[in-house]
Amino acid sequence: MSGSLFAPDGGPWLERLSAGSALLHGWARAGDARLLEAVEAVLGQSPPRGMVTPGGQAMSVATSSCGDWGWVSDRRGYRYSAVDPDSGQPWPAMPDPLRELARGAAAEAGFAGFDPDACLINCYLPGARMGLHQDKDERDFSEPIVSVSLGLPAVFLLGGLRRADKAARILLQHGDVLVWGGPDRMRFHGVQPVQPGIHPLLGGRRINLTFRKAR
Ligand SMILES: O=C(O)CCC(=O)C(=O)O
Ligand SMILES: [Fe+2]
Repeated sequence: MSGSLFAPDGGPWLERLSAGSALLHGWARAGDARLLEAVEAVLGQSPPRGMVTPGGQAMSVATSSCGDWGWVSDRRGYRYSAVDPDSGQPWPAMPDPLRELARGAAAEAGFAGFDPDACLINCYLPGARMGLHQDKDERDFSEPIVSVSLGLPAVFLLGGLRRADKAARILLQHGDVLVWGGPDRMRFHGVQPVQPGIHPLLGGRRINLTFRKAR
């Protein structure tokens, strides 16, 4: 799909940001209650927890995962793990509504056939942020990243392939899905501190679901 599609009725629409990046505005809004229910069930089994970076810094975002692989960080490094280190049990299965959303959004953005095996769940309270980084712990960089935003809005920084490249500031609102892959797969990105607020469905939180093909 080229250019941008605007929905005349205020429904979801695709904004093409560049060759490998698309913002699907409001894409996850219609099914948000069902989606959130599935996410809360996962978080009930594997509660969000603060992790530390390999350098020993506490992350301000609390994280959990579902699917075959979960992303973890500790003093030993960043990696994917088949078990939740807190419980010693496998991560909760990826709920169908999450998998279907990720697959559909990827296809709409030009990445048909995306079949994620990992969903990282990032939980932000006001003040939480994520520094500029690349997603590079996955095996196959030809697979895109599908990132779903729920709850409080956030300013996403979408940089270039070098850390020093100027980053675009993109407002991510409840139900927005950002997809990047192909030539954009290794773009640096981050999230500015979430501002306080109350979202009707999520209250004073932002939840981000990052779908990836880890292995
Ligand atoms: O919260 C976001 O929107 C981005 C999360 C992210 O970049 C990551 O988990 O690697
Ligand atoms: Fe990331």
